[in-house]
Amino acid sequence: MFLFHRLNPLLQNTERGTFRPATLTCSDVQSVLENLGADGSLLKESVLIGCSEQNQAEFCLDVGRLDQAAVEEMVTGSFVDLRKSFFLLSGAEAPLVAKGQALLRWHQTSGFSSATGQPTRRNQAGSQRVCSSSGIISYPTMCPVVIVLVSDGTRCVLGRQAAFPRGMYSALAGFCDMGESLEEALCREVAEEVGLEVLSVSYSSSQHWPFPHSSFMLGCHASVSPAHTQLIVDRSELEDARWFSLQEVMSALQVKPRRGDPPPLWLPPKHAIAHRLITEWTQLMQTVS
Ligand SMILES: NC(=O)c1ccc[n+]([C@@H]2O[C@H](COP(=O)([O-])OP(=O)(O)OC[C@H]3O[C@@H](n4cnc5c(N)ncnc54)[C@H](O)[C@@H]3O)[C@@H](O)[C@H]2O)c1
Ligand SMILES: [Mg+2]
Repeated sequence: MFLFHRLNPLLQNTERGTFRPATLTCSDVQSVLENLGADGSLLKESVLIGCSEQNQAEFCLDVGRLDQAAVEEMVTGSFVDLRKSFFLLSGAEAPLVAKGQALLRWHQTSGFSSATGQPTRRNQAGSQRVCSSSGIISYPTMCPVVIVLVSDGTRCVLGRQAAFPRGMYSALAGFCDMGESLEEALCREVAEEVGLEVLSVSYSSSQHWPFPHSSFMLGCHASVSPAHTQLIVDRSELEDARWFSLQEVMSALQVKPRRGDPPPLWLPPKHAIAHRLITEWTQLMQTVS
């Protein structure tokens, strides 16, 4: 079972100095609850998130009602902000932690039906909620977001929002509006955010992303004409956007996150689809050069 405290996952140090999410057995969690004088029924709030390769059911539980420091001491770990966790987790568990947090958040904010205003009850697995008065079933939702790496054939566009960690740049992204296709949303976002006209689009891959409230990221590559590359950056959305050379991007991919002064350019963590798009682009550029 993965534990969260107010939606922050519990991480533990490994012997190799890396981090992994703490995975506790059901009886481990039961004894934490007993030791802290908590009601054992809290366990019923756990949500099914998957099945391990050893065919073990995997659950997550938010223990936000317990004292954070007391739980951390009992299980020898720390509850870490999810964005920060993504820079610390190296293993394949990051998507599972993201899924767990997204489902827990959904339950915490879906206690009442938006149609009737009446309380909802969850099913046993935690995959849906039912309105107590109308029987209407609601399911967790994701917002479609297009994310695109724009290239002019030799360089790519990366942008940063003011809220990003210092020095970090990413691929351009934006929410799809109601009624838009993926391609329409992509062309609109690129035009709005950096003033470029997209000539062609190719789909890469997708991922669930827990921020800001569960996004379904649709990752694409796009090309623009090398004759029309002037950027007009929408400063209300982006603090900066620039063209970067293959060499600059390849060097940034080697940068490891660390404390202290950030390097001039660093990129989103490996689990982020932006990282995958950027890596794919460098591979493509190396094969054509
Ligand atoms: N996984 C990755 O690699 C990666 C990289 C970059 C961005 N992202 C995610 O993509 C998301 C969207 O990117 P963006 O912030 O540039 O989007 P954006 O360019 O559409 O701008 C965000 C604004 O869009 C509006 N908006 C429209 N529909 C919305 C909705 N359904 N939910 C929230 N806001 C909505 C809000 O006013 C919001 O401030 C971000 O929240 C970020 O978490 C993921
Ligand atoms: Mg955007």
